[in-house]
Amino acid sequence: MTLRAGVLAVQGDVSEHADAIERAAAAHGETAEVVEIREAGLIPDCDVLLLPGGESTTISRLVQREGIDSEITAHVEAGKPVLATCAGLIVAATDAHDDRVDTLNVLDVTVERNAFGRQKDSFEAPLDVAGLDDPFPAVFIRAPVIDYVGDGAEVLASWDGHPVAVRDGPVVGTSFHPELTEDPRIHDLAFFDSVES
Ligand SMILES: NC(=O)CC[C@H](N)C(=O)O
Repeated sequence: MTLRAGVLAVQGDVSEHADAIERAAAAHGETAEVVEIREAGLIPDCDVLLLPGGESTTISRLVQREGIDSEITAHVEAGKPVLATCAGLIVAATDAHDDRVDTLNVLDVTVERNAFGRQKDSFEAPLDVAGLDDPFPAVFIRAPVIDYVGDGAEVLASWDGHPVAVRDGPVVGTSFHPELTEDPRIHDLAFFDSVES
């Protein structure tokens, strides 16, 4: 089958995510068609959705302004997969402790923006992730800390005592940027563990 993958293209690594999705699909003998989402009307036709990094304030504002927010919520309510990375994770959460970010409440965690500490603003870490055989090379860039995990969410990976990858039903969220390596296993975990082919 061809997986139709919507990538929120407000800002962030759209082409890197598209490459990772295509690689993950190829590993399953499938193809992926990537649709860049900047306006309402496209998400209802998508099988999976990717909310990339960037600035969560900007992403949140645009998602509300374009009316994309209710489409993302409906996508999740239909049980369709979402991968939300870094700022995408912040936007997907139930709260970001920041009035400028209107979160979508599709992932039962709260987050603290830019909370990994100044000396660690950007770093790479070999991460043990539930469901993966070998550590994942995780790149953190001004990453959010997940400071509360609700009953609905399951921790897939932690770093430095903090959860950094979580799953809540069809939604996987990561504090790090899985698209910045050649390794498509997080996209695979998010999209193909739960998509019927
Ligand atoms: N790499 C990122 O996506 C950074 C997230 C950004 N610091 C924010 O709070 O929105």
